[in-house]
Amino acid sequence: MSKVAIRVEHLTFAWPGRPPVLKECSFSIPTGELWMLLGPNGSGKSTLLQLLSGALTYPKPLSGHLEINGRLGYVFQNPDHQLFMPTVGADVAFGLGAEPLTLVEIRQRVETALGQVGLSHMIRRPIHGLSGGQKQRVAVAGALARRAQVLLLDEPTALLDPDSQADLVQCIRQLVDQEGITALWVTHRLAELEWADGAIFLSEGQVRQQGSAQMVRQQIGQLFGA
Ligand SMILES: Nc1ncnc2c1ncn2[C@@H]1O[C@H](COP(=O)(O)OP(=O)(O)OP(=O)(O)O)[C@@H](O)[C@H]1O
Repeated sequence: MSKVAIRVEHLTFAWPGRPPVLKECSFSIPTGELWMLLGPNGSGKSTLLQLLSGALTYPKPLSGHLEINGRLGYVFQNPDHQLFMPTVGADVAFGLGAEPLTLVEIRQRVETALGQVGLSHMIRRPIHGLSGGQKQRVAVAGALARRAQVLLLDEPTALLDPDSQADLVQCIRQLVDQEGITALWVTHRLAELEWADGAIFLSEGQVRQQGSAQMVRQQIGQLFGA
């Protein structure tokens, strides 16, 4: 795989009839790293993630270039918007329906993915009985089963209690370290930067800071006294 997993160059995007929400954004994320995307409400983080995911096809960016090297997986803020099947195993298998796999191969993919997120023992559990953090892990396992190499996570801990938050970020950290996954994680929580390799700070649609997570954290602290 390329050494850069995500590259954004001079990206400018506007919703119809509105001024640009992303202005000349440029950054790149190396393969096999966990990066955080931070910024105030309305700064354009979700718009950027939607563009990167390929889900936002209209309108087209006004200018600029996006590049993703590797198969994409997406994790929503609310896992209930992403998990549809009655049990953990069925849900992880759900996204494999379009692939030409035998039942044995599907089972292997599901078991491996659940092992990677530490949920092997829950394969038969009903989804509705899981905690928010466990549901997010199932969503991540679904992406891994589809062999995602680049994960986009849009505020995945926003609805989680503090223990589950820590749990999920550690799970992603482990996937990055052990499986070579690249992750771009949108957050409002500065504390989550502790787990990241790098960070991007977006404000009013512009990339104001980017670099090591520690450096960006210090700079945000100086700007906002956080
Ligand atoms: N589907 C849409 N149509 C029109 N405008 C939109 C749409 N989605 C977002 N916007 C506008 O784009 C701007 C950036 O929103 P966006 O959701 O990308 O910011 P954000 O940084 O993710 O905010 P938050 O932290 O509150 O989630 C806002 O002014 C928002 O109202």
